[in-house]
Amino acid sequence: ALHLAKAQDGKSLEDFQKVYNAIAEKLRDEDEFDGYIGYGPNLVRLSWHVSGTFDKNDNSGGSFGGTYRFKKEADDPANKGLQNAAHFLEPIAKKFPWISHGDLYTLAGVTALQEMQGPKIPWRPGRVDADEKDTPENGRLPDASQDGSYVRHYFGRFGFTDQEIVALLGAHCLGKTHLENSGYEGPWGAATNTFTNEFFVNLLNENWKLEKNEAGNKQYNSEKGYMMLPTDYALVQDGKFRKYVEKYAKDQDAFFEDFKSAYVKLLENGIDFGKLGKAYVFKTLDEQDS
Ligand code: HEM
Ligand SMILES: Cc1nc2ccc(F)cn2c1N
Repeated sequence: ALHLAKAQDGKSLEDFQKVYNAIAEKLRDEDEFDGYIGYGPNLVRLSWHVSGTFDKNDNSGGSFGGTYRFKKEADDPANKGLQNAAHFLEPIAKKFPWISHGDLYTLAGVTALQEMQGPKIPWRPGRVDADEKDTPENGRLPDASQDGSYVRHYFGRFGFTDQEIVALLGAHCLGKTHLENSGYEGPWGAATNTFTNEFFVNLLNENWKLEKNEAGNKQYNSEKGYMMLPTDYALVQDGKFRKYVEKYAKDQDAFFEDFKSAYVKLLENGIDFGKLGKAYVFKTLDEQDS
């Protein structure tokens, strides 16, 4: 059965906006991380990785139980590099001990996306920390060396459509790959900390060459020094995916709208929020300055 979300006693929008603001202010303070990319992209990746373990067949994994806090999940080789995001969030968890880990990990991704000028992401609290025994086994996160049919099958486990898959992968406009984390090397040039539809524009406009990188892994490189994973490039090789790449390259608003919906579905997969009321939409720091 789905996990039942539980309201944190008496916490309301204002309380969660305080957590949002603490994360957002820390993002601004610690802007030098990873060559001045900052922690934003890393936090977004953490929010996806804690949700991407979900398996709709037995409703195991997913963001509900906050099991990333346990060694088995944090040490998954696929999570290499996310220690930075987890370390970034430790003081936030101490300052707001009432928030569950699942809510914190997902709220941090929402905060990072909005502070990087992405779309407003409606977010619902109510995830409840699970026991260590409920930690999903390693190996549930995707393999970057694969093709379009692999990507379609992989996301089929969550019940995502072709359109939702393409929209979600648009988050690869953010940050970069790091050889020591994943065996892929990203260029400094294209690493950004602003959420746009550039991933789709570059996929279609750059001249991509498949090359072996220093770790012996094949990746697509462009003359401008951009890179794409084989699973990224699969989106223009596969006709059904390509249609949505072209749509989002032309229409950033459509991308923002579809990304928002798919990202909420990713973060809430497997959770029954019942009648806990509607989602919160947080103000960005800039919107509160005035
Ligand atoms: C086929 C599915 C996917 C694959 C194979 C994949 C693979 C990867 C790899 C290999 C990296 C580089 C990690 C490193 O070396 O530090 C990466 C980074 C990243 N991924 Fe994905 N990813 C996928 C889907 C997603 C999704 C669905 C999201 C979010 C909605 C996402 C967000 C990110 C972000 C923001 C980064 C940059 C992290 C940083 O700069 O520290 N990815 N991904
Ligand atoms: C700019 C950029 N950011 C990413 C993140 C992950 C990935 F696989 C590729 N990326 C590219 N090209």
